[in-house]
This record gives sequence, C-alpha cells and structure tokens, in this order.
Amino acid sequence: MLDQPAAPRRVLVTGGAGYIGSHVLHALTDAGIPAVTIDNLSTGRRAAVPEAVPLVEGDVGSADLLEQVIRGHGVDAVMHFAGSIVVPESVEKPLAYYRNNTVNSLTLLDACVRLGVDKVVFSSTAAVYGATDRVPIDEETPTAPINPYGASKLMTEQMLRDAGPAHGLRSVILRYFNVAGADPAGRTGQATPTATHLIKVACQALLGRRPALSIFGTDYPTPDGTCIRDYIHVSDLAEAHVLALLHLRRGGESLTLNCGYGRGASVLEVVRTLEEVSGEKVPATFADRRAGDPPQLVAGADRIRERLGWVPKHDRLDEIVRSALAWERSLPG
Ligand SMILES: NC(=O)c1ccc[n+]([C@@H]2O[C@H](COP(=O)([O-])OP(=O)(O)OC[C@H]3O[C@@H](n4cnc5c(N)ncnc54)[C@H](O)[C@@H]3O)[C@@H](O)[C@H]2O)c1
Ligand SMILES: O=c1ccn([C@@H]2O[C@H](COP(=O)(O)OP(=O)(O)O[C@H]3O[C@H](CO)[C@H](O)[C@H](O)[C@H]3O)[C@@H](O)[C@H]2O)c(=O)[nH]1
Repeated sequence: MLDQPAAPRRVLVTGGAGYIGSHVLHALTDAGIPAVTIDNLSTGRRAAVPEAVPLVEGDVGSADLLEQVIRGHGVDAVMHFAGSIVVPESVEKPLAYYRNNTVNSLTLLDACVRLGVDKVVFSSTAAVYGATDRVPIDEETPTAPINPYGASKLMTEQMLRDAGPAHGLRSVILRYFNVAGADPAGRTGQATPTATHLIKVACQALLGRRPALSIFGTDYPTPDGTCIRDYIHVSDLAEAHVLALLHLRRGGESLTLNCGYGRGASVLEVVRTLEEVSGEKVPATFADRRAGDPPQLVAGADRIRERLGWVPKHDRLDEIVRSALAWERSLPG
C-alpha cells in the first residue's frame, strides 16, 4: 500500500472571529499554515473569519467541544484569544471575567494536556503590570494588576508557567500594549461599535459616528499633559503570533514577551496625526481624567525582536491611524 502523505497539523485559534484573532487567521492563511477556530460570536463576527478557515461556533469553556475539535482537526498547537476584554466591566463583574478568562483557560489547558497538544500562544496584556511608573516597562517589571481583567490574565500566565515543567506544555505569552489599526488589505478590523479604544473612538468621531472624542485628562506629568501609550499595529502583532508558533513548532523554549515598539505617543499626538492623514478636524472636548489610567505605558520591546526575530513593518503612527480610518470608513455608518 502506498504511504498517504501526513495531513498537515492545524493550529486551533480560539476567538478567531474577533479583532486580533481574525488578523492572526489572515496572517496564518497568508503563510500557508492551516487553522481552525472556535468562537461563540459574543463579540466576534462570522465575516471576519477567512473563508479557508473552518469556524466552529461554540464556547471555549466546553471540554467536549474542545476534544471534538482538537481530535477532529488534528490540532497540534493552540493560540488563545477568546476572552472578555473591557477593563471597567471587569471591575463591575469580576467573577464573569475570572470565568471567561481564567476558568475557561484552565479548561483549555487541561484539554491540551489530556490530548497531547503541547504548544500554546497566549494573548496577555500590559495590564498585568498595573500602574507602574517604570519607563520603559520590560518583562522583568514586577506584575501587579490593578483590575480583575489584568488579574484574570495573569492567572492564566501562571497556569502556563506551572504547566510547562509539569506537563511539557510549552508556551509563548504575548503581553500586548495598545493594539490599533486594521489589516492594510481591508479584510478585517475592529468592528465593535462600542469599543473604547482611543484610535477607534477618534476615527468614529471624525466620521460623525460619535458626537465627539473626550480627551481624558490634560494635567498628566507628560510633555503635553495627556497620557502616553505604545500603539502597535495589529498586523505587526499578528506576525509576532506566526513567529511565536513557528518558534514552538521548532522546539523552542517557553517565553514571555512584550508586544510594542518601545516608543510612546500622547493622546494629542494621536489626534493630530489623525487630522493630518484625513485633512479634517477631529471633534474633541477636554474631559476629566478617566479612573485608573496610568500617565505613561511604553514597552521595553527588545526581547521579542531578539527571541523571535520580529521586525515590525507598520510601526509609523500615521500608518496605524490611516489603516484604522480606512477600515472605519468601510463599515456601514
Ligand atoms: N484589543 C486590545 O487592545 C488587547 C490588548 C491586550 C490584550 N488583548 C487580548 O487579546 C485577545 C483578543 O482581543 P480582541 O481585541 O480581539 O477582542 P474581541 O472581543 O474582538 O475578540 C474576542 C473573541 O473571542 C470570542 N469569545 C469570547 N469569549 C468566548 C468564549 N467563551 N468562547 C468562544 N469564543 C469567545 C468573541 O466572540 C470574540 O470573537 C483577548 O484575550 C484580549 O484580552 C487585547
Ligand atoms: O475616548 C477616549 C479613549 C481613550 N482615551 C485615552 O487614550 C489612552 C489610551 O486609552 P485606550 O482605552 O485606547 O487604551 P488603554 O491604554 O486604556 O488600555 C489598552 O491597553 C492596555 C495595555 O496597555 C490593556 O491591554 C487594555 O486591555 C487595553 O484596553 C488613555 O490615556 C485614555 O485615557 C481618551 O482620551 N479618550
């Protein structure tokens, strides 16, 4: 009998119908890496998933569903995006956040160990560092989350670190700073109309889809008085995920890596950049500080370049803002 060629191994992407997960599915597809996604469409959209990728509609907290998909699709690695992401909501409903972000991650990791999946790329967040005044924030900065969202993510990080030596589960934990922008080819973008992220809200205000942008706080200890953040283009972030997967598939060791450019922009710089790329004025008002906003969060971003060979391609603020605006324009008003 002739040998059948082995079926390619698939990566299971949880939350692939969401903002970041859908960009990663496109990056995987572009790189010829087969994937399958589980998404309950609570905030995601079916249309965001590339046609070539099977979408299994369901909950990542279901051990039965996970087993079915992992066995049925020949899954050898997981990228875990599914979760709840709104910081103030996590303060109001902490247990819902621990359930969706921590308990469901436990179910997923347990399924991986049981079914022999030994590689995980995990979506973590700069929120694990809390309100640190370190500039820049490297990966050795002590973690001290100040809200249940950050704590729920840090708990999953800890499970991964403990499961490594005990079960041979290798992981790349990616701590995202401020993710923004949209696929340069216009295939996907941030589509949640109620999203609270600065660049999204500023684009909506510019297009008249919100009355105005509120600039939260002008008396911070920064050069222009507004908060500074490290905005990373979602397509560069997606590429980092592909590299993390390849690192693990080559047998690479577990890593914890910041995802940012190591450079900050203030709220006013973002607004000015949007005005320059659009040639229009952003309707904006000055407002009080938003509770819990640290003045400055900039990534120490050397490690990801050294360990994964990641070279950002879209790191100009004007490109990030231009892609976000083009995507926003493409959405029905
Ligand atoms: N957007 C950011 O700025 C940012 C920053 C840091 C970290 N992250 C992390 O990145 C990941 C993706 O964030 P995003 O911005 O793409 O959010 P998103 O809400 O667009 O995507 C999350 C996806 O997961 C799905 N989902 C949620 N709970 C699920 C469940 N129980 N079962 C199955 N599917 C479920 C949603 O339907 C959605 O498609 C999250 O884990 C988030 O914590 C995001
Ligand atoms: O309408 C708005 C929205 C935001 N901002 C300001 O813009 C900056 C960025 O705010 P975002 O809401 O876009 O992002 P955050 O820095 O609050 O948080 C994001 O980045 C964090 C990591 O740095 C976490 O990952 C978190 O999940 C994610 O939402 C802040 O100074 C905020 O006060 C405004 O002035 N007006």
